[in-house]
Amino acid sequence: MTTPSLSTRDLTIRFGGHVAVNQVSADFYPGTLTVIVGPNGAGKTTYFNLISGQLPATSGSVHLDGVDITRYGAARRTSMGVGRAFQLTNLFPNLSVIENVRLAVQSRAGIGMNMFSVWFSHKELISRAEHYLERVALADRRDTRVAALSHGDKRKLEVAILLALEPEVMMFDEPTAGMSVDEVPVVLDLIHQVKAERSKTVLLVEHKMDVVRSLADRIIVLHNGTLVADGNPVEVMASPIVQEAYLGAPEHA
Ligand SMILES: Nc1ncnc2c1ncn2[C@@H]1O[C@H](COP(=O)(O)OP(=O)(O)OP(=O)(O)O)[C@@H](O)[C@H]1O
Repeated sequence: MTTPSLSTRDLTIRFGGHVAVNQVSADFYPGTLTVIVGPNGAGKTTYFNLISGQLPATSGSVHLDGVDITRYGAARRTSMGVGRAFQLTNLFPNLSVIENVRLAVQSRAGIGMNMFSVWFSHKELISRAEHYLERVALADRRDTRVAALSHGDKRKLEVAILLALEPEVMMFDEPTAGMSVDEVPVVLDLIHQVKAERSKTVLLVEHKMDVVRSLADRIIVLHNGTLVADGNPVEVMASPIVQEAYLGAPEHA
């Protein structure tokens, strides 16, 4: 097996007396899409926050390509290749859709975030940004101010920004949450495409079991902050603990 691109070892965070993520160890590989499931409050988003650097670990470690990034902040992790579609918090609401993606393309190109500094390659940056907008079916909203977008279009824009950053590790936290039924396929198709390319390490937090079934190469189950199952979807779905605790009940979908 290849070297993991991302690893967590005994990763733990406490909030006062509450252990929200408890000694979670897992390796994530390029070309594999792992879905993290578990009941509300299981620690899925907190685990994501520990990986992307939004929260500092109480103990344990996070490694990217063998480098210990546990003490690195979120921005540094992003620049190293840990990309995450945030829940709308990384959008610039007063800029247009295309400018938001252009800034991500620019950041990926290592030019920096100063939008007034690099006129010489502006055309190329815009052309790259347009490519990503087309991929998420947002080309017709190109010049719309982000604040005026529908919720679903903002979520699609987040995905465009994530794609534009071309991260090695791509993290999606319920990417279709709050989307209308007709908007969902665009985002799911994109994640399918990313998965088909088989070069990225993809992590997905998802409640909708039909989405989990269609996308997962591997499923991790968290419960009370602890990893209770980890394996291929058929095995994990069939395991008694998962059947009883999470999958026996009617699905969230
Ligand atoms: N900043 C915080 N301070 C205190 N407690 C927190 C904080 N963030 C998360 N928690 C607690 O940690 C636990 C795990 O929360 P988390 O949001 O990670 O769960 P989740 O599995 O993502 O749930 P959901 O499916 O509802 O999104 C919960 O009990 C939550 O209340």
